[in-house]
Amino acid sequence: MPVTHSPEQTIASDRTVRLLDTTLRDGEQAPGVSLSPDEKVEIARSLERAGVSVIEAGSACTGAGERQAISRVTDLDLDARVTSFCRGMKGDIDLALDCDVDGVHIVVPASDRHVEGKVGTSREDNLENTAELVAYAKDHDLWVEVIGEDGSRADLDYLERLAETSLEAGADRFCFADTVGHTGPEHTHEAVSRLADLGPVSAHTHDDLGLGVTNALAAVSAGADLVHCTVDGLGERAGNVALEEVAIALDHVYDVETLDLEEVYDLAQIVARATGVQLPPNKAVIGENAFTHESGIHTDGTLKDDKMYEPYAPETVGRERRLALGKHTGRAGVRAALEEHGVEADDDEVAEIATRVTELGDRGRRVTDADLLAIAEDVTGDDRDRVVDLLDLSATSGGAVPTASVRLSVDGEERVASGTGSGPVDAAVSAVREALGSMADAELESYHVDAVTGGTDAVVTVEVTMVRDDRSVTVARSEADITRASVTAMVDALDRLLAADQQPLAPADD
Ligand SMILES: CC(C)C(=O)C(=O)O
Repeated sequence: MPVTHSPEQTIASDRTVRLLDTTLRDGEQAPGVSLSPDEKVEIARSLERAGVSVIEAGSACTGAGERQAISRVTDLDLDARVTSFCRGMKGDIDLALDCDVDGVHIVVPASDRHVEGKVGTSREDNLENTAELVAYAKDHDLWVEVIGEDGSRADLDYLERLAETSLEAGADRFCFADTVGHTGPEHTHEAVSRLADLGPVSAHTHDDLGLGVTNALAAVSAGADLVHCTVDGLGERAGNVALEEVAIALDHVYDVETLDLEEVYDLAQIVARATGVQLPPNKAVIGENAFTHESGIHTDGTLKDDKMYEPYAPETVGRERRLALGKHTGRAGVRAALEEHGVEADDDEVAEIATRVTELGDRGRRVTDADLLAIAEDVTGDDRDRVVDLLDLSATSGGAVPTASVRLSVDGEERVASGTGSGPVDAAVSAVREALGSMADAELESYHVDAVTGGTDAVVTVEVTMVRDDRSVTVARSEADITRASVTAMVDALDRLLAADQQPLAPADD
């Protein structure tokens, strides 16, 4: 939202605003990111499910592999318009045409730094070239957006001329690009207002100053009706404005619908998996902590009223609320967590458990379900026999096929099994599943590894969350050996899930 408010700088709820996703082009330009054709297809399908209007599938000029990937996306025959990025040259438009795209983004320089310093042309020649390229693309029945690169650092009068030339030559729209994410909402508003007087305008904002969403909203308030964004905010340097953030901001603050919001979390995870770029836990909408409450005050408030510490329900974006345990946990949070695991405890016991949870948190530890349950057993004196225990583990990865064998105690009986897998952890997990048979019918919901210390002798912490029916248990184990840490964590989680099956749930209103 613009910092300086005036009545015309708002966004009316009856505005039609559409989203252009450039995860497959600008997102893929993030350092270290490269998507296979199959991954592009999977992401494009998810973008279509979410209801994105335009999918920029790549840059046809990059090479044969990229063209094959773009063609795979155009072959999907999606409702969304599928486009390619093109530099300001006819050859690029031809390559895009080879991929059978619906449209192109013709990127031409807008600032003098780009006109003279990068492309080595003049303002006038740039205008002439742009008009020719637009006419060429229109002659080939393409939808055309002209992007004035580095537009936020361009002379505004020249930017207007560039937009006017593009639109007069037949372009469907002109895009205001804050290429290096350097500007603020006031300038964005002024520039886009002037461009919107000439014809349809899009906004392409980067997040170098953390102003990506602010500038996108300023552009919309000034008349832009198409916002370029990327899933998870991936993109060059600090990234582009995040699709999920623009969509929720428009929905929550301005009541303007752009997407099926329930799809955004799935989308975020698909992109994180494909790109290998982890979702930061504190990221709005999609971060692990976005709907997690730990502190006593917040947990207590949330248990009294869901909305107490949340701007909108997590289900809006396909997520669930989570109460975490840690240094700041209070009694209400502990009681709720114990109830979730079917553990009964009186008020004094809850107070003692809360104190011990806080102490564990004070030591810098994330407190998992397994930690809570172990503390609760100690405090309530409700010792139990383990259902499953790991007695022995060996794993080898030197040969052609990684192999592992395990010896488990299952309900007091010893079982031995072996397994193979893609690596020693995978092999050991197969061996555990083999030994447990149908008792291992729990799903591994998440698996995280953190090196706690540096160096090749690092201690690693493996945290797993396993789910069986509607119960989930998180366990963390630290060891120097990653295979042992993984298997111990998994066996402990299975043990907790199986033990939970053997005890009745406490009444909900206890
Ligand atoms: C080249 C253009 C489209 C771009 O990505 C930008 O300006 O950030």
